[in-house]
Amino acid sequence: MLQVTADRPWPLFDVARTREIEREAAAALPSHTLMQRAGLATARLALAVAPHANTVWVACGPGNNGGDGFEAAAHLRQWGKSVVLTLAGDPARLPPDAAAAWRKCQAAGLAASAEPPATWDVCIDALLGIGNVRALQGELAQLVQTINAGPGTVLAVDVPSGLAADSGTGESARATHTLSLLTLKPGLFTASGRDRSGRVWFDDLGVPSQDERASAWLAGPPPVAERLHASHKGSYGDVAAVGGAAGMSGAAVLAASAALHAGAGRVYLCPLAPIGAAPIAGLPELMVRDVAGLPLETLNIACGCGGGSEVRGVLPEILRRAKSLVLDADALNAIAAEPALQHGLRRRSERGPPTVLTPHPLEAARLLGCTTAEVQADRLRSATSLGERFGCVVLLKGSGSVIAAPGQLPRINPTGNARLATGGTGDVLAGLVAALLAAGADPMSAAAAAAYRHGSAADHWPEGSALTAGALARAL
Ligand SMILES: NC(=O)C1=CN([C@@H]2O[C@H](COP(=O)(O)OP(=O)(O)OC[C@H]3O[C@@H](n4cnc5c(N)ncnc54)[C@H](O)[C@@H]3O)[C@@H](O)[C@H]2O)[C@@H](O)CC1
Ligand SMILES: Nc1ncnc2c1ncn2[C@@H]1O[C@H](COP(=O)(O)OP(=O)(O)O)[C@@H](O)[C@H]1O
Ligand SMILES: [K+]
Repeated sequence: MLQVTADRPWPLFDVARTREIEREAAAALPSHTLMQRAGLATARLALAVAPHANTVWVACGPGNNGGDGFEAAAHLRQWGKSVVLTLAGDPARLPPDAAAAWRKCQAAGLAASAEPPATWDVCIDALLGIGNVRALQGELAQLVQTINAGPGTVLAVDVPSGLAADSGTGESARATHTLSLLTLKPGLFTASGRDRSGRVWFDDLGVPSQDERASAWLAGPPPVAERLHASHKGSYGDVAAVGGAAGMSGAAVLAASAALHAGAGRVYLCPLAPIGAAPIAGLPELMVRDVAGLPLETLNIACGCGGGSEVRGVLPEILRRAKSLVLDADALNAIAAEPALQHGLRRRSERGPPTVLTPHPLEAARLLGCTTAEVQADRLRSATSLGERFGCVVLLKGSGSVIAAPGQLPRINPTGNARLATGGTGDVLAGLVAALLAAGADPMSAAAAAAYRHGSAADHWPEGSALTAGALARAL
């Protein structure tokens, strides 16, 4: 059993692939073996995370997730814990593996209690796993509410009950720990998944991982980019931050500052409205220029940060000529609003120069012509669809940012936290992606590395010091 940490990549498997792997593994083993291993792993983890727990509530559901709970309950009882087991469902209708585990529980002297205990030290949430197919209702919804209102540690078996394993959506149990079994599921790491899963653990149940069958990846740290001694500023490329219409100059300055601090060779700031000295005070390295006078073919451009409606005017040339391009915020909104610009973006993608879109969910919804809720309902699919629609790399921001591109498996970024939910951090991300493109990274790697570094800076932010976008840019 391993704790899932951000220091390496992890393959993720959606429900369809998990079921295939489970079927194959089960066929190669004596019956009930996987569930026995799952139950033992669950019981061991419960002891490890709550060693002094006395009362353990094992909340079991009507399917095989409940079966894992029965197995765990039998072990915990044997190890001297006071176990209260509840069963939401009809014992006569349990699937075969779970029915066998239920008989084992009964043989160990455990009967189902009609009610949860009045209080408990640890709850094992074995109500629903990957078989969760609809919104929680009735008894299961009630039990999830009881779990969430309760004290102490909640260990979710496989996934927090109610959470959609593929998308991380749905009302669900709020676990302090989740033990994902056989495979790691993408929904644990994006949308509501991170808030609902707590600390995530993984047990392969003795079945070696088949990485080539992954449906997505949880990204690991980007390789450390070494700088050759005999290099010069030209080795790290030129970045231009284009944006900052009237009243929003700070957004472009933040992108430029991020590019500068991330190591771009030279950084131009191209405001779309006159800019005073104040916003760039402290950044004498920036060269302020009119974008119209710059050789776009040599520039790695972060376009749109605070671009207002003015950005529309410069977009056709930038789409046509930029060496590499990050499209953010108002550039994305302008493209969403205008078919000619969408056409320009597709033409650019067909020609092949690197392009990365960095929408937040509302910007993605505008580009896809749907609602934000529809984007969030399946973030992996939304990012993938957007990448396919425009033929480029998409970094869909938010908790568990998704990086997708046509023909590649999507990646979920494991770093970052809600301290990033403050104005301007997206501009910083756009500037960082541009700097990595300028240094020669391919667009998928640049987007994934930027998301990782951006989130990691927030994860290592000193306690008691404010995380502002300006400070974040300087910390890169
Ligand atoms: N069969 C096996 O060999 C193994 C199964 N495993 C466990 O089995 C789980 C999957 O088991 P199942 O496929 O039985 O699925 P679940 O146990 O997740 O749930 C299926 C049951 O819940 C009901 N249900 C689904 N959504 C509901 C909702 N929203 N409200 C009310 N009832 C709902 C279904 O009608 C069905 O009775 C995994 O998540 C994992 O925990 C593991 O033990 C690994 C081995
Ligand atoms: N809860 C969170 N967890 C991880 N990252 C977050 C969270 N909230 C916001 N972020 C990150 O902060 C950034 C915000 O970008 P964006 O919404 O474009 O803001 P702005 O336009 O103000 O710069 C994105 O990189 C996003 O992924
Ligand atoms: K569960």
